[in-house]
This record gives sequence, C-alpha cells and structure tokens, in this order.
Amino acid sequence: MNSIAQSAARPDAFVWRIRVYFEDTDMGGIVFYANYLKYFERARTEWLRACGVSQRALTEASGTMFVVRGTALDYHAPARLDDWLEITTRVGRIGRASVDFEQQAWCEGKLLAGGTIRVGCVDRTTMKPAAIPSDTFAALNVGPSMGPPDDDPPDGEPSRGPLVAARQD
Ligand SMILES: CC(C)(COP(=O)(O)OP(=O)(O)OC[C@H]1O[C@@H](n2cnc3c(N)ncnc32)[C@H](O)[C@@H]1OP(=O)(O)O)[C@@H](O)C(=O)NCCC(=O)NCCSC(=O)c1cc(O)c2ccccc2c1O
Repeated sequence: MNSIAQSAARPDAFVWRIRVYFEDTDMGGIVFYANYLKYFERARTEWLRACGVSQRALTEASGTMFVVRGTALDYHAPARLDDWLEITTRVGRIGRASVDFEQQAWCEGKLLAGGTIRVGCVDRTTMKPAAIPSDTFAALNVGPSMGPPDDDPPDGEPSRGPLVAARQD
C-alpha cells in the first residue's frame, strides 16, 4: 500500500512503493543507478498530488512549473528484479523559489539509496526563477495530509476528480 507514515525506517515520510521490473536492471541484474532518479521523480509527483498539488494545474493556473535544480545521491546497496522498494519522501527546506526533497529507497528495512533533490520553481515562458505561488507554497508547508491515492487507477486520471493547483482548505 502506498501511504503516508507507513515506513518503519522513516516514520515521518511519505512512502511510495515501486516494483523493480526487468527494464530497470543492468547487465549485472541490479537496478541501474539513473533509474533511482525516475523512482524519486514518481514519488515526488505523488507527494505533491497528496498535498493537493497537480503539476499540470499549477502550470496552467500560474504559468510556473517545477524543474530539477540539483541532485546529490549516495548508493548503499543494490536492488534486484522483483524487489518491492519503498521510496520515502520528505521536505528538508522550502525556499521562496525552491524546495529541497530528502528521498530514500528502502527494501525490507535496508537503505539502498538516498539523498537530496532540489526542485526550482520557474516561469515557464522565461525559464527564470519564480516565487512558488502562494496557494502551492501553503499546501507544501502543510504537507501530504490528503491521504494515499490508492483508489486511483494505476495508469489513468485520478478517480476522485481533477486536482486543483493547490488544496483550498
Ligand atoms: C532553475 C533555475 C532557473 C534556477 O536559476 P538559478 O540557478 O539562477 O537560481 P538559484 O537556484 O541559484 O537560486 C534561486 C533563488 O533565487 C531567488 N530568486 C530569484 N528570482 C526570484 C524570483 N523571481 N522570485 C523568487 N525568488 C527568486 C530565490 O530566493 C531562490 O532561492 P530560494 O532558496 O529562496 O528558493 C536554473 O538553475 C535552471 O534553469 N536550471 C536548469 C533546470 C533544468 O534544466 N533541469 C533539468 C530538466 S527539468 C526536469 O527534469 C523536470 C523535472 C520535473 O520534476 C518536472 C515535473 C513536472 C514538470 C516538468 C518537470 C521537469 O521538466
């Protein structure tokens, strides 16, 4: 189950579970290092969704978007075909125009990889730094309290209706 606060290793973190498929592995049979960036990207997207933030709605409503500004990852142990990974996501810092995410990949209680991903908010026309819109900023500060999107179809639109740029409560 994907959920908030389900990880024994990081009880304060949002958890997104991902199965390792053959396409994720290299000729040594372990997950290729760059694929952890994709796992972390998916988990961040779901973290934002659980905060009530849709990246598409954000861009359409405010003309801003998030881009990856920096990555600093360490790899501690390999993941293999069919493993279930727990990707944990928590926010380390929220600036005016950037957010530092602390993300880790765990398997059966063992830390496999982790580090910090800095995401910057930019104006999508100029691609220059832009302040995070206030409603999105507020939603990020509250965090993912909407609950897990378990009821969403895996490859389709959310079943509970379109998400807005930021939660309204
Ligand atoms: C991202 C950059 C435009 C940042 O520019 P710069 O490097 O100059 O800025 P800093 O990061 O050093 O400093 C930010 C800092 O500036 C302040 N600030 C400046 N102007 C403003 C302003 N107008 N309003 C508010 N604040 C401003 C502010 O104080 C900031 O400090 P804080 O700490 O308070 O935040 C630039 O670095 C750049 O263009 N980098 C390249 C980006 C890139 O190409 N990334 C890879 C491809 S994008 C990508 O992979 C990607 C990932 C996703 O997750 C996506 C998700 C959804 C849609 C698309 C995605 C996507 O494309």
